[in-house]
Amino acid sequence: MTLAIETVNLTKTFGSRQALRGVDLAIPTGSVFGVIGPNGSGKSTTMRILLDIVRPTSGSATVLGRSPREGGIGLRRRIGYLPGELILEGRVTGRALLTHYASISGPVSPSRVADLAERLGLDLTLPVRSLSKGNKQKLGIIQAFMHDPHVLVLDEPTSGLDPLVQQIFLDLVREARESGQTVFLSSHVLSEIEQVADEVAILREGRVVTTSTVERLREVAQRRVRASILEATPGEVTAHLNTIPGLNGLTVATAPDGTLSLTGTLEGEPDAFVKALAALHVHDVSIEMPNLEDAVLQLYSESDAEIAASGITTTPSAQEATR
Ligand SMILES: Nc1ncnc2c1ncn2[C@@H]1O[C@H](COP(=O)(O)OP(=O)(O)OP(=O)(O)O)[C@@H](O)[C@H]1O
Repeated sequence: MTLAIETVNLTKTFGSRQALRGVDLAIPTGSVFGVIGPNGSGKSTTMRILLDIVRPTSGSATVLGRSPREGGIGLRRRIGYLPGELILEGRVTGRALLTHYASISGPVSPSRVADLAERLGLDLTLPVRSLSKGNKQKLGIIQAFMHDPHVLVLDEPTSGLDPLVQQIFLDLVREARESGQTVFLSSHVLSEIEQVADEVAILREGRVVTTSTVERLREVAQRRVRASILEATPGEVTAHLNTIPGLNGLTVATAPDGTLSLTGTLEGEPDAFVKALAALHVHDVSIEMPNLEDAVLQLYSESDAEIAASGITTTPSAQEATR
């Protein structure tokens, strides 16, 4: 497995503020890798180091096997970058600005720009300063994708985009992966990137606390379950369901209409729960989608021992942090 991006024990100090305290990342070529974390956790700083906008205090970073510091314009052209705080002002049109960016990024096919603008729904003839926040973000996305770079580094790419455009953006990310490009993207919420990311790193206070596949997060995530049961007593239902693996916080109460109302949370796949329910008279049932956001929040607060028990990889630096 080749790595498109690698950081080893990356630290960055701004004055007395330690923005990064030893970040280790290994991002396989051709994958979509998400980094999530609260405000100030170090996501943008990590990305800026990859672009050589910021230089690390210690540790190392490589993009496509090169140090960002030494890669120069050759490396920069192979990276598409969407900054977190996109400042686009001026009288020039979107098209003129993209032409300017293309003079830096290298050759861009005009049809590629037209296609991206059409898909995202952006009018390139308008002056940049007149664009709304979301439309500026679309322009930022186009300039990152337009030269089909080997690596895309996208800092909070979905910020300001409406849900429909978010989906189009996610399609672009999927297409990039299909064509072998590597995508590194950040968000402060998992829901924006869980649909496309293969792997997710959780950053907290300048450290990667966990790295996990989205699949694994789904497995440890809880689903809320509810059912309405007829022709049984609370005692019978409780006894029947009590031994279901992964079913937690089971409560069975008699509703005003006499039916039994069952609620709980379910970890892992719902197979055993559904099969056990089948033996009862089920008037109604709902099993929600796994709540990955809660799974992440749980990982934020869990001790490393608990995370290790869950099977999710905890990085050595995070383990050291708790010693
Ligand atoms: N140029 C700078 N000068 C001083 N401090 C900085 C600078 N850049 C970042 N920091 C500090 O480093 C820490 C990490 O910031 P960073 O922007 O990397 O976090 P982030 O996870 O991207 O946050 P957000 O989600 O708010 O964008 C913060 O405490 C921030 O204030």
